[in-house]
Amino acid sequence: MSSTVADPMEDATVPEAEPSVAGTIVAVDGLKKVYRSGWLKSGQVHALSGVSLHADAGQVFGLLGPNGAGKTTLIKILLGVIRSSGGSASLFGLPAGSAAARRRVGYLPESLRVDRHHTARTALKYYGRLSGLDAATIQQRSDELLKLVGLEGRDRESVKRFSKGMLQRLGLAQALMHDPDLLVLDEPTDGLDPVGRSEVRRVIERLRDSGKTIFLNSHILHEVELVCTHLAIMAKGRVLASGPIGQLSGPGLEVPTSSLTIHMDLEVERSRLETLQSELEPMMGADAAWQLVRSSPDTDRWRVQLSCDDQSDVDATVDVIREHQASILTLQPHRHTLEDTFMQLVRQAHSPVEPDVLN
Ligand SMILES: Nc1ncnc2c1ncn2[C@@H]1O[C@H](COP(=O)(O)OP(=O)(O)OP(=O)(O)O)[C@@H](O)[C@H]1O
Repeated sequence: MSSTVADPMEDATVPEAEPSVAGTIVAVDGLKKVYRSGWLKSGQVHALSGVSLHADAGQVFGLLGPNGAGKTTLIKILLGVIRSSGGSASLFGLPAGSAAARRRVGYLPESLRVDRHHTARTALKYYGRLSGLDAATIQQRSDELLKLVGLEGRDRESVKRFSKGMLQRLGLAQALMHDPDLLVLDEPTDGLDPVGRSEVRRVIERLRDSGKTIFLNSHILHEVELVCTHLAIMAKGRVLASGPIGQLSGPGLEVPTSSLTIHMDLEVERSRLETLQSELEPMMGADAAWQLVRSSPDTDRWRVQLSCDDQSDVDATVDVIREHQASILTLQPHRHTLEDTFMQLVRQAHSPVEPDVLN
């Protein structure tokens, strides 16, 4: 006998984001932050050293970086919690931290503390009042948002009984109460178990699909890859690469995020090797390599590594090899992942990399 468990989030509908919100939402240019402890210069921490990035309406923009990269510092400046030491930051074209900008932002801190005497509904009522909403709007928004975050039906239970994942979903609802134009999330899935992570992620995905602009920071690469449309990789107070997921660019980026590396073992008649190599060379990419593995009287076995942009490049390479009657003994494609890119960039920035930079 099979049973189907009803998914409380299944038919939640997300209101479309305000159509009037367009263009650049977050603009950060040459942003600097120096924390000072004491008067000595040696007591200074350069948390941001000239960060520039832009997030447009409808994007889910992720800030990804190891511990200490400067992600929280950047978010604090955007929210007006701390002042920058140089450069500029604006939201909707308004100075970051100004009252006008802050009114249009919903914020979920890393660990939102909801007073234990609340239920989900009374907590939303409380946050709605803080945002200056009237009773009817609070009622309507609470109904919509409790459904959106999958807490419908649990809304009259004490939050004392809530799991961390449920509390985080309640936090998302509270951040959305005043229907902000920008949602800022600080490590939204940190500290949650896999179920809690996936539930929070699904809420973010729903908001993304409805066109909401979201700016989030995380050190969990997989999460960022799943929910974000755009990304900036940070380390040591600098942006190392940024752009749409899969098309990151940056000064230190050696390999395009979407490219393929092919490892092959070939058996080639010695008389044909030179022409094969001369035809393959232009197709092989900068990190290409030929390594002689074994020789027999007429044939040599080569281990070959080459870069391809896509599958059609791989096919063309295989065609050239076969035209020269070389045998392909093994062929192993390796697609560069976001993790490859991230590790390459962070290794360059931190040398040596601390073993705990990735969770
Ligand atoms: N109030 C402060 N005073 C002095 N230094 C600080 C302060 N806040 C942060 N820092 C330092 O600034 C740097 C950036 O910290 P920040 O918290 O912005 O990084 P992060 O990327 O958010 O890291 P995490 O993922 O660990 O939260 C770190 O070296 C940190 O120790």
